[in-house]
Amino acid sequence: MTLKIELIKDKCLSDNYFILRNLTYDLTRNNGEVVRHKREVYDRGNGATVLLYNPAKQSVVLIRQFRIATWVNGNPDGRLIETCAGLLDNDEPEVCIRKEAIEETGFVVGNARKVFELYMSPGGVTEIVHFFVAEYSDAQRAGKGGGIEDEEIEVLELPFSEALLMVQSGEIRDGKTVILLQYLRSSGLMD
Ligand SMILES: Nc1nc2c(ncn2[C@@H]2O[C@H](COP(=O)(O)OP(=O)(O)O[C@H]3O[C@H](CO)[C@@H](O)[C@H](O)[C@@H]3O)[C@@H](O)[C@H]2O)c(=O)[nH]1
Ligand SMILES: [Mg+2]
Repeated sequence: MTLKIELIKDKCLSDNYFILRNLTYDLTRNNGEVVRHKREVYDRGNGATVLLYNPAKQSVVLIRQFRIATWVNGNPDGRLIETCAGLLDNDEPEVCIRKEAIEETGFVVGNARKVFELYMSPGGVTEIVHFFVAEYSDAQRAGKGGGIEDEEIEVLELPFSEALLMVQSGEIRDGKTVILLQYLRSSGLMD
């Protein structure tokens, strides 16, 4: 089915930090029928994330940080275990993960492998996240990580098997993190 889209109105509801718009548009179906939609769309830019893994140690590097959006939606202390990630700003995705890895985990990224580009919440958020995996060794630790300014980031180096168990138990419940851990398991990169 092909849809023709005609934008009727694009209203900015908020441009305080990111941009929230209300779009009114007509969709014309193949049979000529026209339906009018009004939908809110939140634009936070795009992002990138990287899972650092070490096959010799059978370990991965994750971070734990405070996420206010999870606190308002049922996460009692608001802290979430995640892969290192950042907003692209004006950087290329691979440049972004290299910067974020240093800032958040303290590790310098060597070779990085791009694995997916995914819409993370297509019902209303524009964001595409670029997913990477990268092997690390102890020698690549260049700092303490922890994030910049007021980011409260704790670096976690965990056995891979424990991280997978934490997905099963619900202790890890961030989408990008689950996707990358499952990818790593199925990729054979840790075998
Ligand atoms: N002042 C202010 N600061 C904000 C606001 N929203 C976010 N920030 C700050 O902007 C910075 C963004 O940090 P990054 O490390 O670049 O991004 P991220 O929040 O980790 O986002 C990554 O993960 C998200 C969750 O999976 C992804 O959605 C995103 O694309 C990216 O990959 C953080 O310091 C955060 O506090 C806001 O409304 N006001
Ligand atoms: Mg971040």
